[in-house]
Amino acid sequence: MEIFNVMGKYDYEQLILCQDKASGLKAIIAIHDTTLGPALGGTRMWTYDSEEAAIEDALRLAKGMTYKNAAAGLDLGGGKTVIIGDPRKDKNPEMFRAFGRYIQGLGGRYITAEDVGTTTEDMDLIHLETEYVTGISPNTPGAAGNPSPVTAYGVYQGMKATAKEAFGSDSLEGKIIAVQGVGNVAYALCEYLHNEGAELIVTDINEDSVKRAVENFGAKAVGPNEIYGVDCDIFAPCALGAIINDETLPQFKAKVIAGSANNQLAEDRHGDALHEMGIIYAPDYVINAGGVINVADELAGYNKERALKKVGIIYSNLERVYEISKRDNVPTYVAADRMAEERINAKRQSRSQFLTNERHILNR
Ligand SMILES: NC(=O)C1=CN([C@@H]2O[C@H](COP(=O)(O)OP(=O)(O)OC[C@H]3O[C@@H](n4cnc5c(N)ncnc54)[C@H](O)[C@@H]3O)[C@@H](O)[C@H]2O)C=CC1
Ligand SMILES: CC(C)CC(=O)C(=O)O
Repeated sequence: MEIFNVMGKYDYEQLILCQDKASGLKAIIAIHDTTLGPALGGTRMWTYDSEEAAIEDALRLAKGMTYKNAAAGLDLGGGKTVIIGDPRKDKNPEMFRAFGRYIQGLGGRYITAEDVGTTTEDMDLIHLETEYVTGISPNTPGAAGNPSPVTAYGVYQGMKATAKEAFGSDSLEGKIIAVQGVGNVAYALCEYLHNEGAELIVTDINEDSVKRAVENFGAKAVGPNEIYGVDCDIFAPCALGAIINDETLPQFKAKVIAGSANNQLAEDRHGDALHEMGIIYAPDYVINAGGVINVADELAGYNKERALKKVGIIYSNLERVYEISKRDNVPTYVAADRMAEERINAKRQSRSQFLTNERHILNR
């Protein structure tokens, strides 16, 4: 990998490799853009096939956070961390404390939170070493805790906005919704959907997760490879990224794709294909912003009511995305990028301004 070529292509600011032999920490912090403020984005712990794959994931996810935070109206830039390892086997407290010290060393340029493979308890360990962490346990005054339930609420709201665009009504009653991955976000999402009278089809590589959704929400279970082609109104990808690709595209029967996963399009051309097929795609970083809106609220001392109110922006943002998409006849992912870039470009001249302010945005 020609690192500076890759960073130059999408104008990344910084890539930091962190190694701590004693704890086994191997972390990659990618900071994409701090035009709007310090970079906020979660820490993912995952087993990667190669170090290159881990760097690519960190970079891609960090860019997604720049656009997510901009579209959500947050005064925050985009960054993300990946820790290489198996979250079920390779964690230890020292690893997260060592990682916390690396974050502290960045002096506020990057603030972390949970993502796949990390928990509120991990954030609490990081918090022993640095203030630049969110999503810490609510027993610390002003802390927001696990962001997943609020992400789910945002996806639910975004799904309703997208249903209105596709079906003329935002009611999900009677809609058949196929959910890929029933983890932290999707389980809470399924509860909203079930309560509104939707019929659920679910899959997961974890059998217990599937069982829970079947038992509690009367969901029908299918195998992980079957989910793309099931007869449904809405497909909700809530596992990992790149699931809209050459293999899955011809299988989709849904009229809407709306789920929580980050980086759902394997490549931009797959978003173009959805547009041509008449499938309405809710751009991932717009619909899944609930979690980051929630943890960002913690920066000023968390208030749940205020945070949930702010998550309401997801519904109206998606209405705006669909308006731009129709007006300019562009795929929805392009419309979302235009919306986010408008905000970033307007602030471009004050790039990295947060570092020269007397006070950091964090004022817990
Ligand atoms: N947790 C949050 O607040 C946010 C999460 N997201 C994204 O939403 C997605 C889900 O996040 P979480 O629910 O927190 O993660 P999670 O790890 O709790 O859930 C993911 C689920 O997907 C399942 N899974 C993995 N590969 C699969 C496959 N090939 N087929 C079927 N199931 C599979 C896993 O077994 C797990 O149950 C991730 O892409 C994450 O980056 C985005 C924004 C915020
Ligand atoms: C999980 C969130 C708190 C932040 C994040 O990394 C995301 O939205 O993907």
